[in-house]
Amino acid sequence: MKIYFCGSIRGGRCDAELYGRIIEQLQAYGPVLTEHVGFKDPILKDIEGDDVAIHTQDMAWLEESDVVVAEVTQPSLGVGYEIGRAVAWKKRILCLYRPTEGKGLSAMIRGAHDCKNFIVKDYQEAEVPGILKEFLGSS
Ligand SMILES: O=c1[nH]c(=O)n([C@H]2C[C@H](O)[C@@H](COP(=O)(O)O)O2)cc1CO
Repeated sequence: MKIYFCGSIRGGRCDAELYGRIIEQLQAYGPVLTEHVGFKDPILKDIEGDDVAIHTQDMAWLEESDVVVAEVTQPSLGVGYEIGRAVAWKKRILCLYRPTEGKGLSAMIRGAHDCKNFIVKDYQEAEVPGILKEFLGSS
């Protein structure tokens, strides 16, 4: 099962280490095509290329993927775009959101929850193994 992981890059890297820990768990289920999203910034810079090349490569990986897992707590235009494209390609999508006082998840994400192909989960990090098992164990 090929997994496309989405997480903020230019939208802000405050959750980068958390992405890395989620990606590590995802790799027990199959290859994560976008594991660079969890790399520390110096490594990320090395693989950053021209924006057209990044977009072309990521869209190819997204189309090729079987499921999409997105950490959506840190808002990111790129992640929102990837999720929209994944919906259009009828991918199964899991969006993970850590509720924070004074902030809220976009209705364009929370409102897309359909209990089947588009799942939005409010979570704390300790719950990640169980959530992934429930979502990916049934794929
Ligand atoms: O260098 C990059 N490499 C890359 O793969 N992306 C993709 C993967 C991430 O899930 C998403 C992050 O978008 P943004 O940079 O707008 O936060 O876009 C985004 C960038 C930079 O925009």
